[in-house]
Amino acid sequence: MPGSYLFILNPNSGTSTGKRTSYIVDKIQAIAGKYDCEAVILFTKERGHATALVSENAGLRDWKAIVAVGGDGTINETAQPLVGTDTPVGIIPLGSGNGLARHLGIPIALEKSLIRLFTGDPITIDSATLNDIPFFCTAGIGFDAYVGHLFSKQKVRGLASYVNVSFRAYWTYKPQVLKLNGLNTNAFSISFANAGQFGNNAWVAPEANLQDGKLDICTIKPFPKWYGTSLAYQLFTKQMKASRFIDYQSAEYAVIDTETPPMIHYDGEPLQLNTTRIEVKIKPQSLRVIV
Ligand SMILES: Nc1ncnc2c1ncn2[C@@H]1O[C@H](COP(=O)(O)OP(=O)(O)OP(=O)(O)O)[C@@H](O)[C@H]1O
Repeated sequence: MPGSYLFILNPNSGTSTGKRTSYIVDKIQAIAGKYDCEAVILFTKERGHATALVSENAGLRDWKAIVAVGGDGTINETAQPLVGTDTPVGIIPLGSGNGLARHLGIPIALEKSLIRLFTGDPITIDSATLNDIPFFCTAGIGFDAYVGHLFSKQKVRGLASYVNVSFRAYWTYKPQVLKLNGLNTNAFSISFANAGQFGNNAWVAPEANLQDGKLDICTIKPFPKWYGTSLAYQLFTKQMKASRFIDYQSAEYAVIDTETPPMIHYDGEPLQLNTTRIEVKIKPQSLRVIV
């Protein structure tokens, strides 16, 4: 659709976005030109910068879309100021996992995702909050948050690094005792799924729907170490529901109480909380996204 698009590019996303920046910029400009569109491209300099860039620039023009060029963390930061507005988010998936893009069926290849951006239509999806922090794909506590924390310290990003970190963490991680909606629960992890996957087609909640006004809450109960391979297989083949160690609920709201302030993740971004209470809420139909 002709018009102006604002691109927010995170050179730290994925394994090669930083190395390929000038190639990516040229591709964006070339394909924008083909569709009679103007592309303004800004670069993030640090964590949180995408949100600041969007807040500063959103009102300057009637943007057709504000486009996150990166992974789920970049989408999160880009979309935060756009929740409840008419301005759609676009996604050029250059991250390590690209969970939201994969759930939405946005092509992962650069050129195809750009063509989709300029030819696609906006839909309105749900977003959610964890202690008032917006998230769009998944958030959670437990093993995923712990891995997210370890992954954020790695020099090399990408799938191989993620698998390596997860594998090492798996042998030392201990399930936590907590209260989920007042009920004592022993959990390896609890995921709040707005979209169905963490990224890389790891489908934690294969039936999650971005437009149903609900979150899928997936509790993985403690399981014997030998069961890990089966669980990984179920995760990547959309068969988690079949496992006797997994419990699903669908809800608009949930509360978790922990014994000590936990590490959580929102869209893969790790965060050490300074409270022992987590409140998760859905915001139905609150973000426009071009698909
Ligand atoms: N210039 C920068 N230098 C360092 N970190 C940055 C910079 N710009 C953004 N970031 C941070 O980089 C992190 C990773 O971004 P992002 O989540 O998009 O990529 P990813 O983790 O590779 O992909 P995915 O989340 O899909 O697995 C985010 O925490 C983001 O805030």
